[in-house]
Amino acid sequence: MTESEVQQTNTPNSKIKKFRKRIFHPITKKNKDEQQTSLLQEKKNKTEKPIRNEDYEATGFVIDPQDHLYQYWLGIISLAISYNFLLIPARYAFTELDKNYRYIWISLDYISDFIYLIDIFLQSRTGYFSHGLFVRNHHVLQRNYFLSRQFFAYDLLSIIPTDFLYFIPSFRFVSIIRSNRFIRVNRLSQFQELTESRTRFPNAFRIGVLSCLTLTLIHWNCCAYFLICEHLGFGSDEWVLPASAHNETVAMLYTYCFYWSTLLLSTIGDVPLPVTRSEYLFVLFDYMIGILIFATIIGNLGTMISTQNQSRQQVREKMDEIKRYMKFRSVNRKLESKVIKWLDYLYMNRQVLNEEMVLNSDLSIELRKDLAIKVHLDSLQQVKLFNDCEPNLLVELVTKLKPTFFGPGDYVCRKGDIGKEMYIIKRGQLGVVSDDGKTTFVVLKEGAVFGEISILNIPGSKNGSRRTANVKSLGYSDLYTLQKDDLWLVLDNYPESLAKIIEKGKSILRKDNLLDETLTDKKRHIEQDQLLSVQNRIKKLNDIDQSLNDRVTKFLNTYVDSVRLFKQQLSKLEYHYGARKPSISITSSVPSSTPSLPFFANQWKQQSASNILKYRSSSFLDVD
Ligand SMILES: Nc1nc2c(ncn2[C@@H]2O[C@@H]3COP(=O)(O)O[C@H]3[C@H]2O)c(=O)[nH]1
Repeated sequence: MTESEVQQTNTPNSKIKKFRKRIFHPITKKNKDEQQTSLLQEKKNKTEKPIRNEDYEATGFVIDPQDHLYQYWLGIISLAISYNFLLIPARYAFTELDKNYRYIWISLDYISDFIYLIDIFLQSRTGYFSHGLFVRNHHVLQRNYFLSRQFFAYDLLSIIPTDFLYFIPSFRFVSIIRSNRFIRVNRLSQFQELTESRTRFPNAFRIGVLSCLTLTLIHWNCCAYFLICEHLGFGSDEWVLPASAHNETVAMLYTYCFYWSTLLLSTIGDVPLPVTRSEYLFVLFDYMIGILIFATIIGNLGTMISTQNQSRQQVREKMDEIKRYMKFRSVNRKLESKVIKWLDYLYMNRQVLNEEMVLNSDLSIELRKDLAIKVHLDSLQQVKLFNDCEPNLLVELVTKLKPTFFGPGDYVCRKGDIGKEMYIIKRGQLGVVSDDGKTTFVVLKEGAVFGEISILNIPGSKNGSRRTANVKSLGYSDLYTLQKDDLWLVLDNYPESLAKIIEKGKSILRKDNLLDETLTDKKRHIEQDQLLSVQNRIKKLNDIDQSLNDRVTKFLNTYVDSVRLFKQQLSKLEYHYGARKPSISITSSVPSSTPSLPFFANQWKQQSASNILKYRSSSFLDVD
């Protein structure tokens, strides 16, 4: 930092500026949020490594987490995890089940372990976004993954081959020793989140997930009940399974225990009363879990139903509000029923209440464009006026369209009004009507365009930019509007299309005797003259700009020379009065009563700046 910069930051002025900033920009919630986000961003930037180009280069097989294949893989690993979640406790509780199908279970166990191993490999090859770019260098991905918490805390622990304990006689084929496989559960939740965000039926999916979760808990509880019964002895009291359970098949036993577990966890009750203390504790625990499960389920279902009805509810609230307002303002019955009918139509026919809001939500500009093209392009392609236009013009126009609605008898535009936009009919019928509105000259239908004449600045139009006819909505009509500025912005780049559209407008004007052909030619000549004079002026301005540049450069050179001269003079003076040696810095040795060099220099600068300004303004005055 130079001396003058240090001076500037510490001057009272800069302090006052800081103070004013603090006073006049109090910490609002928004500021606070911004601060927090910037803090988060800062933190993220600190944790995110600096950009290295080689990180983003593909060096081998890498999975893109946004790819469908990744989701399918998550589905496969979720199946393996669910298998362990369901079968490990079942095989441990129902030993018959384990014994009868041992070879099948062992094969499935190792298939699931194999899937776990593949998952480790695939995770080490899963790309991610850093600094907005996709990291696909597999060395970087591997290094990141194998040093991550995910690898050590979940994936490695879950694949430790605890099955070797089978060699110890007391653990022989005790499936519970494989329970470290549960640790991989976070992959299951990743699958759930990804599918939830991608599915077209999120509510159905959420209900499915809730049901699976509940069934899993009931299943575990069923296994725990069977284990307790076995431990206490079948038929030892009323609460446990009867002594005859010894002769039942595994399927029957499981069914009974599952039924019992469902009754208990759904808090329906109606099961034999516990007898021993441990039985009481178990039932108590089950009731508590049951309450939690059902509170969660009911809460989730409630939220889902209320969000589904949210838009309908909002509509109803809005309608009630308008009705209340009309009552308060004593609006007459006729108008009131018209407004209510209008609202009914509006809300019945527009599934999406605020199309603009949806299209302008958190989407990138490109996505918004794609969505607008998908939604509006079909309607625009039906518009005869744009039939011969270039396809790109339609794509550009699509993004500028705004939906609007009119009720029966509403005037969309009146003759003589200044035209600010044109309309495209999406649905409904409109009439070009006489001034009293009783005679309909033309009926405009779906795909027709109107209101273009007054915004196209058609040369020779007798009405200029005023509407040439009255247009009235015959029933309810859905229209798209296109603002004059937007249309011109697009048409400027498509002169051929512009010519065609103007020609079509002219033919309407000619039919209505609203086109002055002589005026067209005269106007064209005047416009050509105007264009020429504008071009000449631009040329002149360019020349002046060039000469100004040269003069300012000269001026600056003189300024630099003068400063140097001034410094030399000042040094000489100081030397003459014996204040210091000539080689020492000027500012440090200037006596406190003498103004310092920056002071003189600043004055000098200010003077030169005002001179330049004067000079410039005088040159500009010369232009005309
Ligand atoms: N003057 C006129 N306008 C029509 C006719 N048919 C449709 N229109 C449309 O009605 C619109 C009224 O506003 P504009 O003058 O801007 O543009 C007009 C035309 O687009 C017609 O026969 N005569």
